This record gives sequence, C-alpha cells and structure tokens, in this order.
Amino acid sequence: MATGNGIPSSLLDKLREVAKQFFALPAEEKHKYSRAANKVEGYGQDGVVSEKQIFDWSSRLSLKVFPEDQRRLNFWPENPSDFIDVLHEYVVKLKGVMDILFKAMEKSLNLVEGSFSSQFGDNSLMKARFNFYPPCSRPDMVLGVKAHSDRSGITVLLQDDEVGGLQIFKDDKWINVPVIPHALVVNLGDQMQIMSNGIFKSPLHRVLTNTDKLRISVATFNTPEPDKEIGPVEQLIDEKRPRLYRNVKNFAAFDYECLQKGKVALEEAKI
Ligand SMILES: O=C(O)CCC(=O)C(=O)O
Ligand SMILES: [Fe+2]
Repeated sequence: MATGNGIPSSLLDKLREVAKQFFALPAEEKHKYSRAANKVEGYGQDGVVSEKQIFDWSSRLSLKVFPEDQRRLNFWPENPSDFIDVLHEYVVKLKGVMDILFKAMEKSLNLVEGSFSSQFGDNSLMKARFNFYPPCSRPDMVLGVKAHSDRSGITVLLQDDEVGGLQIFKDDKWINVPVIPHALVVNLGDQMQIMSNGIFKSPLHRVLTNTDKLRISVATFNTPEPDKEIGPVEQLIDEKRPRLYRNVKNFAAFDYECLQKGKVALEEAKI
C-alpha cells in the first residue's frame, strides 16, 4: 500500500471521477469505444472463450498509455471532456512512482541499480484498465473479477474511495484489502516473480461483488518491452537458490497460449 506516493490526492479523486462519469454514459455512447472481438483494447466485458465460461460482473475500458506513440486515441473517451488530460497527467506521474518502486525493490535485494528496470527497457508498456462493477443482486453467485494473478511486471491500483471488494490470497485465506482513499495498491505480477527468481510473489487476488453499491478501480499495468527477453537476475541465482525460471520473451503472448491449453504460464516457465 503506497500512501504519500507523491501523486496529488486531487488528481487521484479526479481520475476516479472521470472514470465514474464515463461508465455512467448511455450505452450507445460507450459503445463508440468498444473493443474488437479478439482484442483487449477498448470498452467491453469479458471476451467469450467457451460455452461454459462464467463471466465477471464488470465492464472495463482498457487503454495502452505508453509508449506514447502507440496510443490509439480512437478508444480514449471524449466524454467527460477532461478524461484524456486527467489520464495523461496521472500516468506521467505514475511512471515516476514506478521508477521509485524499481529502485526500492532493487535496493531491498542488494541488487545493482537497473537490475529490474533495464529488463523492462526504455519503452516498457503501460496499460490502464478502468474497471466498473455494478451492484449485483447475488454476490454469493458471481465475482467482480475471478481469482487471478497479474501477468504484468508491476501493477499499481487505484481503488474505489468507499467500496471495498478486493481480496488477496495469503496463508490459505482470502484477506480483504483495506480501502484507503489516497493510497495506491502495488501488486507485483508474474514477470516480477520470474525476474526476482521467485523471491517476490505475484499474488492471487479477486474482487467480490456488492448488493447495493457500484465500485470502480483503475489498474495500471507496467510490462517489459515485448521483444525483450526477461529472466531471473543473475545475482539472485546461487547454490542455495537455484534458477527457478527460464528466460522468456513476450510473456503476454506466452500466457495467452498457455491459457488456451489450460496451463499456467508461471508454471510452464519453470525449469
Ligand atoms: O478492481 C480491483 O480492485 C482489482 C482489479 C484487478 O485485479 C485487475 O484489473 O487486474
Ligand atoms: Fe488483477
């Protein structure tokens, strides 16, 4: 949980506000930004992969925010009118926060500076995902997001300022993540688990639904450049802690292939 993260509280509030305003638009207006059936970028619900699939109780708007020249502005809402500026300001500041996180993680393991950040590269990908969870009459029947670990390197999450629901799996139990309005939740993804040779964990997490309140969140995923090979930092491999993972490239694509075969990418990357 990063409080005092250097991002003004007013900007965090504004980001939640523009997210709420976007999701409150009439369906036809939101559908201007609909994602294509086989793509993740844009507005929509879960893609359909099988007949037996259980859907998440949520809608999302996913946008690639960095590298800046890869932004597809046709998916960026024009309504509310300050959406684009607020998102831009947030992600620029968040990049600075991510740089501090890399340095802190490297330092905490006595690593050479850049051990992690250089694996992400200068053109690492950043995607912002706005999640909208409407109230749900049967919270016992359906989840807002099913249990998963993030396949990113690092995820930074801005939660709803009032409504909880995020849980993390720890010591064989689901634990509620507290709601702290101006804190950012830092969640390490599968690729950090690989780079840290298993020292940092990519935790399972899920989101519960709620009978009478809607919830929003903004997850920002930072991922290494897809054509860069990533792997456990050499300094973290020794006789006591042998190399756990092989090097991988384009983990997102690898993860997708594994999913289709019913396999878990982190397991498949093990030596
Ligand atoms: O809404 C949340 O609190 C978490 C969302 C999440 O886990 C995700 O978007 O990957
Ligand atoms: Fe997640």
